[in-house]
Amino acid sequence: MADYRKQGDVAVLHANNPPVNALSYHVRQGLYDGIEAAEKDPSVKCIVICGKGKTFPVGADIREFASGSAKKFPNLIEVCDKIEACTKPVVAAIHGFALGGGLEISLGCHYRIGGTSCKVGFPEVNIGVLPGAGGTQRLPRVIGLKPSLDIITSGCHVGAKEALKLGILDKIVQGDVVTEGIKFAKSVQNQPLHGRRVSTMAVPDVSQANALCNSAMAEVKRKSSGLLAPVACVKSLRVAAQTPYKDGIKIESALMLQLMTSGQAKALQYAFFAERLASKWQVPGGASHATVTPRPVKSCAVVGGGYMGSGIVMCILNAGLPCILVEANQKFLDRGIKMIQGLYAGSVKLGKMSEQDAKKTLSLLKPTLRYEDLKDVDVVIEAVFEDMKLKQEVFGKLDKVCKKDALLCSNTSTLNIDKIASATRRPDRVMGMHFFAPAYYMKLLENIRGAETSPQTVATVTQLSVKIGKVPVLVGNCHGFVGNRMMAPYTTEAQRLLEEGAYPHQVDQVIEEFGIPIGPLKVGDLTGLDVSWKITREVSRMLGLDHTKREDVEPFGLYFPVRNALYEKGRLGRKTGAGFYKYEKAGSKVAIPDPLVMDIIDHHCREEGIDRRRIPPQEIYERCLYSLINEGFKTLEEGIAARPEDVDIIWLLGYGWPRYTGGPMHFASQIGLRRLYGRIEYYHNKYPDRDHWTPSRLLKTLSQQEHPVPLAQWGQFASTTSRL
Ligand SMILES: CC/C=C\CC(=O)SCCNC(=O)CCNC(=O)[C@H](O)C(C)(C)COP(=O)(O)OP(=O)(O)OC[C@H]1O[C@@H](n2cnc3c(N)ncnc32)[C@H](O)[C@@H]1OP(=O)(O)O
Repeated sequence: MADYRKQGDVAVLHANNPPVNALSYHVRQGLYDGIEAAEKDPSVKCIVICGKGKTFPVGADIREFASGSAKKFPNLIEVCDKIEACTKPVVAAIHGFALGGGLEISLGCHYRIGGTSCKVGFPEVNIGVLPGAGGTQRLPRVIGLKPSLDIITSGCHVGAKEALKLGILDKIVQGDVVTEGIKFAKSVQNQPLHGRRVSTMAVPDVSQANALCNSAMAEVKRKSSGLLAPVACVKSLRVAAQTPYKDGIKIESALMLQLMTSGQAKALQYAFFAERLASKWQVPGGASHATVTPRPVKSCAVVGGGYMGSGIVMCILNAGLPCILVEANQKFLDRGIKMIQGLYAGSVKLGKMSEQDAKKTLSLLKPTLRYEDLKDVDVVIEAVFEDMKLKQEVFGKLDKVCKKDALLCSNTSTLNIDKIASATRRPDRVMGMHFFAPAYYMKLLENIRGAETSPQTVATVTQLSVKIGKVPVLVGNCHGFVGNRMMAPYTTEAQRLLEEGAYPHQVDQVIEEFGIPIGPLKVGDLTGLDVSWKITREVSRMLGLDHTKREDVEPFGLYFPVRNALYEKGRLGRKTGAGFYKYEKAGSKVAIPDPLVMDIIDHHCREEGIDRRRIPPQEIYERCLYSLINEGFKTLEEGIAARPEDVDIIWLLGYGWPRYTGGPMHFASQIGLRRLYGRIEYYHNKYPDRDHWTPSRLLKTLSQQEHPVPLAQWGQFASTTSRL
C-alpha cells in the first residue's frame, strides 16, 4: 500500500511494502489514489513520493508477473501517467534504490532528488523483460539515447553522482531525503509544469538514433547471444527516438508482452528467486536458517596460499575480516602473498579500488608459517592439495592448535567431508566449503554438511559465506557433492561420443550453441588432461581398481582412452599448446580443431574395431545434458541436494549453465519430465553398462504423475523415492 499524509501544504506519499517496496497491486493503487486525493485537495500545493523503510520502490513486484496481478488497474503505466498528468508538482525523493518500475515512477514525477548513496537503474534485462512502464520511452527523453542504451541494456545500477551528471536526478541532498524532498517541493510549487512532463520532451540526440541503435544492437547480439530482452530493449529505445510517446508506449507494451510470454523471462525470474532462496537452508531434523543463531565470526585463517587459497583469502579480506594465511614453507608463503598483492595492484590499476583501500585491505592479512598462530581464530578454511591424507594431516594439526569452538572447513571439490572430519575431535564443527575458481570472483559456494555437522556450524558458515559476498548452497556429502557429481556423466558422455563418431569440436559446438560458454572438451584442455588423468587414477584407487586396466575401470565410467592417448603424447591441454585441440602457443585461449587429434581418435577406433558413425547434434545434446540432469535428480532423491532450485543455482553460478533456461532442473521441467524420462530410459537400454543412465527414481515417479508436478513440489516426492 501507500501511506498518505499531509505536512503543511505538501502531500507525502510513502510506498509501503517491505522489504523493498515492490510495486504490487496495493502499492500502485495507493499511489494512484494518493495522487488523485492530493489533486482534489485545494490545500495541497505539491506532492512528494518516497519509500518507507530502506528504499524507494525497486520495481514491479516480480511475483505478480506470473499471477497476472501486474495487469490489474491501475497498472504501472497508468500510475506513471497519472503522476505525470498531475497539475501540482510531484517530486520523487529517492533513497536506497529506484529500480525498474520504481525509476519509472520517478520519471513520471516532475522532479527527482536523491540521497548521496542512492542508486537508480533498469535491471529488467536480468529477469528477461524490459522497462515496460514507459522506461524505454521516458529515460531517453531525459538523458538522451546513448546513455539510455547503456543503462537499459546492461541493467547496471547508476550511483547518485552519475545520475545527477546524466540528468536523471535534479539534485543530490544530504540528510533525510523526505525532509529535503518536502523542502524541494515547496521551492518549486509555483513553477510551471510545462517542460517538466517527460513524455512531452524530445529525445536530445535523436539525429544519431540510427547509428546509436545499430551499434547497440550489434553489441547486445555479440555479448548476450540468445538473450531476447536486450534486443527488445534496443528496439523499444529506437522507437522512442522515432515516435511520439503515445505511440511509443504501445510498441513498448507489445514488446513487453512478447518477452513476458517467452520461456526466458519465466526462467530468469525463477533464477532470481532461486538465488535468494539458496541461503535459506534447512537440514533433516528441522533445524533451519530461521531457527538457528549463527556464532559471530571476527577472524579467519586460510591454510594453503595456492591459487584457490589466495583467492579465498581475498574474499575474507574484502569483507573487512582479518585473515591469517598459513603455508608450509617460506617460498610458498611468499608466492601466495605476491599473488594476493598482485591482484590488488591490478584492481587499483583498473580503477576498481583506490590505492588507500587496497593498502587498508591488505593490512588485514597476516602471513605465517606457524599453525600455533591460529589459536584464536573463529574459522579456518583449509585449501591444500586435493589429497585425503594431506587434508587429514592438516585437520589433525588444526584440531590441536585451534580453540575449542573454532570451525574447521575444507575447500574440497570432491572428497568425503566425514573422513576429513574424522581426523578431528570436533566433527560437529567441520564443514566443506567448495569455492569455485577464481575464488575472489565466483559467487557460488557449495557448502557441504557432514553426518555430524551441527546446525550452528551450518548457520555460521552460511552467514560467513554471505558476508564474503557468496551465494551459499548447502549440500550433503557424497563424491563430487552436487556440481562435480553432475559434471561426471556429462564429461564422460562427451568423451564416449569421441569413440563412437564425433570429434571434439562437434561435441563442444552443440553444447556451446545450447549456451554453456565452453564445451566439455575445451574445459578438459583448460583444466589440464594431466589433472583429469590424475583424478581418474585417484578415484580408481579409492575404488580399489587399477586405472591402467580397461576391464577394471570401464564398468565404473572411468575409461577414457582418447584422453589417455593424448595425455601419453604430452598433450596436456592449453598449457602445452595441445590437448583435445591445438593452440597457437602454450597458454593461448583459442582452441583450433586439430587433424592430428582426429587421426588419433580414428586410429583408436580402428584398433578397437569400432565402426565410427555420424552422430547427429541432437544425440550429442541429449547424451551430454540429459545424463547430467538425470544425475541432478539422483542428488535430489538422495537428499544430497535439498531442493531443485539449489541444483540450478549451483549450475548457474558455478558451471556457466545458461541462466535463460533457469538451470538444469528448471530446464528439465520445460522439456517435460515424461519426455525426458523416456529419452533417459532409451539411453539406459542402449548403454546398460553405464550407471549414469540408470533413470533416477524421483524422475521416474514425477514423470508418471497424471499432471506435471510444479518444481517447487518435487521435494515432497523426493523423500518417498529416497534410497538412503
Ligand atoms: C510493467 C512492468 C514494469 C516494470 C518492470 C519491473 O520493474 S521489473 C522489476 C525490476 N526490479 C528488479 O529487478 C529489482 C530486483 N531486486 C534487486 O535487485 C534487489 O532485491 C535489490 C533491490 C538490489 C535489493 O537487494 P538486497 O540484497 O538488499 O535484497 P534481496 O535481493 O535479498 O531482496 C530482499 C527481498 O525482496 C524480494 N524482492 C526484491 N526485489 C523484488 C521485486 N522486484 N519483486 C518482488 N520481490 C522482490 C527478494 O526476493 C527478497 O525476498 P526474500 O523473501 O526475503 O528472499
